[in-house]
Amino acid sequence: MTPAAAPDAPLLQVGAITKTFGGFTALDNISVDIRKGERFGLIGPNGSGKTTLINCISGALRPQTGNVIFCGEDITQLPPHLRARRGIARSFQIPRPFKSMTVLENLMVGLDFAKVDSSLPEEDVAMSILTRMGLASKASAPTGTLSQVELRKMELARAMAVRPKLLISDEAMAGLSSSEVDEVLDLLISLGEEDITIIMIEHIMQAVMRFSERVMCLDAGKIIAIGAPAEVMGNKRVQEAYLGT
Ligand SMILES: Nc1ncnc2c1ncn2[C@@H]1O[C@H](COP(=O)(O)OP(=O)(O)OP(=O)(O)O)[C@@H](O)[C@H]1O
Repeated sequence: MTPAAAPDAPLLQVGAITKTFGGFTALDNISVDIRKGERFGLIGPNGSGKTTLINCISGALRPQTGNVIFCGEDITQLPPHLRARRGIARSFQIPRPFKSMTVLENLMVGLDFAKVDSSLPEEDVAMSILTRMGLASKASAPTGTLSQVELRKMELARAMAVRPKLLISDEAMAGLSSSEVDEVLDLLISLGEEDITIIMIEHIMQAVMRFSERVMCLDAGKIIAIGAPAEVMGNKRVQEAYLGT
């Protein structure tokens, strides 16, 4: 049985994680707590360890030391699919739909994977997620016909199929126009209002600033700043390491 977390306990606790690849330290003793419903921005220069940290949270990688506690449960040793069933979902920068399937069919694959109990037929659940994401009119379209922004929304819809408590959005806005960035941001912010906790990795600073309640900046596997967005962007080390000023 999954232990219940204390009411005010953080949703996610990353405790002193270190991840090395051979002799290279990609994450060096990283600790951070993320509260339920928080919108959390993760930034840092290329190679700073953002994806490695997310991989340790979603289960694609296991850290050498440290632990990951989710809803009060130590999930450090759990494989990704069991973390997904506990409510950790991830959407990828490069959408990976099954191209020969329609948008609705793609989502139903996600629902099957999640094995979410529901009194409603799977197709109804899938349609309600598509409606939520503004994609209902595309339900029977083959995914190959979708625009970039529609593909990103579908990728988020697939992540939503596991009914996540924690959604990790990995550069969902890269390559979109500024009005499309705003559309995806609005969607992410509205999910946050439903108490879904979101970690957003993003290089588009205006999006990070608008989205995040807190921002953490990594550099060379270490946390160099964490706090309110304006505070982090104004931090001298962040400006030197990341913003190039
Ligand atoms: N499987 C691996 N084997 C060896 N080195 C790796 C592996 N995965 C990541 N690294 C290294 O760890 C460091 C951190 O990589 P990571 O992908 O986490 O950075 P990132 O901040 O996500 O970068 P980007 O913004 O470019 O995606 C990099 O130097 C990278 O080369």
